Amino acid sequence: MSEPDPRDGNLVTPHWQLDDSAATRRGLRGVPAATWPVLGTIWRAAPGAAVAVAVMQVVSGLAAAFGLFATTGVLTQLLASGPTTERVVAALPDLLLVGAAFGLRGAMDVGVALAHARITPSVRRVAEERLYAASLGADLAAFDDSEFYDRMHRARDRGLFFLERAADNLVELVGSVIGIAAAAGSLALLHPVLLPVLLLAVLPDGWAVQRAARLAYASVGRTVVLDRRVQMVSDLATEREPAAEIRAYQAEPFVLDEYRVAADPLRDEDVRLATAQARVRGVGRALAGLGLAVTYVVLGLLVRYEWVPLAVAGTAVIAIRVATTALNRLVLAANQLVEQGMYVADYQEFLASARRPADRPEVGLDPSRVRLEGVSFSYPGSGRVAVDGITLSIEPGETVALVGENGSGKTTLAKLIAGLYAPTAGRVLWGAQDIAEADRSSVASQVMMVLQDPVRWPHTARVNVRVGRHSRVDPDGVALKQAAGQAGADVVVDGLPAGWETLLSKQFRGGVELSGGQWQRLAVARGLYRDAPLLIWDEPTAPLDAKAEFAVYESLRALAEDRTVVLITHRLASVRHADRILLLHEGKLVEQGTHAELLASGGRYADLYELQSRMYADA
Ligand SMILES: Nc1ncnc2c1ncn2[C@@H]1O[C@H](COP(=O)(O)OP(=O)(O)OP(=O)(O)O)[C@@H](O)[C@H]1O
Repeated sequence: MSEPDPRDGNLVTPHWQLDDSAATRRGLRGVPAATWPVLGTIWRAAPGAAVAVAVMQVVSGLAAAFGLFATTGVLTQLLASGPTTERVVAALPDLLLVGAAFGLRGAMDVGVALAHARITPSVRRVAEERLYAASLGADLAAFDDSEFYDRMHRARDRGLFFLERAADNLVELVGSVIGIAAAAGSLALLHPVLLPVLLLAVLPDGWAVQRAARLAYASVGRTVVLDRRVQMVSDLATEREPAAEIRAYQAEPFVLDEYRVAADPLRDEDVRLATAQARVRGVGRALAGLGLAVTYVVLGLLVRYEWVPLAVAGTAVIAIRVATTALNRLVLAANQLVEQGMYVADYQEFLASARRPADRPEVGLDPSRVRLEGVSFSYPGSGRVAVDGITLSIEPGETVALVGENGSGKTTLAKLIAGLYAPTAGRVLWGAQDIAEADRSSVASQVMMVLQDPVRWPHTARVNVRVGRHSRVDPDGVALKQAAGQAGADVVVDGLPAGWETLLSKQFRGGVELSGGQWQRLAVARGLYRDAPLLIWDEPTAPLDAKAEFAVYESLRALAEDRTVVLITHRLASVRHADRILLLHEGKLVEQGTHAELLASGGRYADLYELQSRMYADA
């Protein structure tokens, strides 16, 4: 079998892949740009904890600097001439100061850790809610726009995670900058010549950490596609939905092959990265050792020629250790922050792109008379017109049926009538009001809709129906039971172990699964429970058995008396009683009339009806 190569074609450079080269080049200069959005989120999420961390980090740095000064005092006393006991006694006050300084520093570091512990979860909490609010607030058409969709997934799958990590790194970054400033500041005060000596000691290590981080980042850029592919295979191999079909089609070896094809190069890349990083760290260590040796020689010479006293040189050794550790932390945190900043930018970009214009003021709408004037619609990013120049009126109380072949535009037209999509040309009017100019919730509130693939809410049976209008007051469940009865869902619920309170999701303990038709009955009940003047049904009875279908159509007829109804179905026998039938073909309205009129005209509808009648007669 020739294996598909995941490095082929689109999979190597899909349009959602990050352009990592710019960020890699940007390096540490990218820190400020990466910092601001993270800082903004921290500020929004936990301002008190953020201030506490900053203040305590500064105090910790000052304590460290003070401790280094006091250390010089201790060393000066200890290295003075005289009997040992006297020298130790003389050093005691400074020793106490050193102890106090380091005690204070320890306390501050604990305080920073405690405040930091509040920051990360708060950042996640705020960032998640903003993302979900943005996603829920986006127009439906945005979900058909592949760019928007990719942006949202990047923001959700990586942006959120890295925003949290970036918040951690920012705290680390500030702490290490203050640590370095404390060490460098105290050295500069002790003797300015010690500053270049400090640089000599810390630069090789800094180089190695920076280089290793860049290697890691470049590797992420190379493996992002493979990672995503492994994730896809993982879902196929472990999720419930595809399990039956994979077994029925004996596709198990194929799925495993798919896994290997993506996972092998991923492993090789990881090995390559770890090896390169180990090599860089080795070189860094050798250079750091060399740097340290040179540092000590220089310090020795400074002492030898009495540029600095021995005690100050002793303090310098300690300060250099402090600074080296802090610098390592700094470079690592800064590099990670730049990398994470890329993903945080994705998150920010998504929030910005999902921002909708402020909602218009609520208006009273009357959807009983619907008028379409030259309405066309193309899905975002699609060159094809899904609905093409349709003009029609639907009168109050009228039931119209939309029929036509798969892909002829029925669902799209129904969603345009419901205001879920805004036409790309033309207008949809309810009464005299163009609904594109009305606010979204006023429009949605007037529509009850059952769609082709209703959501299977992972909740109780009760929630599955009540979510149709979750704000509806129905204390004794009268409306709930009425809707369930009309949809034949009451029988389904009667058979459930905990009735209305049964959890309908196998993903949770105690949850049960329903059949496709049983789910559909609940979905129909949900639509009925919503109760609104404009009723839109998109193939509501396709998965229902004949008895349930009959019952649903009976309910529909009763409901239709005082409502405007748009019904989509392929079963032409069900549309015979509609006041008017509209036949769509390739997005255009090509025939309309009553059942009898359309049969008499001998057009497409008559052909379709004839075909279906023959099918049922043969069966
Ligand atoms: N989300 C989408 N993004 C892009 N194109 C779409 C999308 N949904 C539908 N289309 C396209 O729009 C056209 C009309 O689709 P629509 O779903 O309205 O047809 P339909 O008549 O309801 O079909 P069916 O009988 O199969 O339900 C089709 O060509 C389809 O490929």
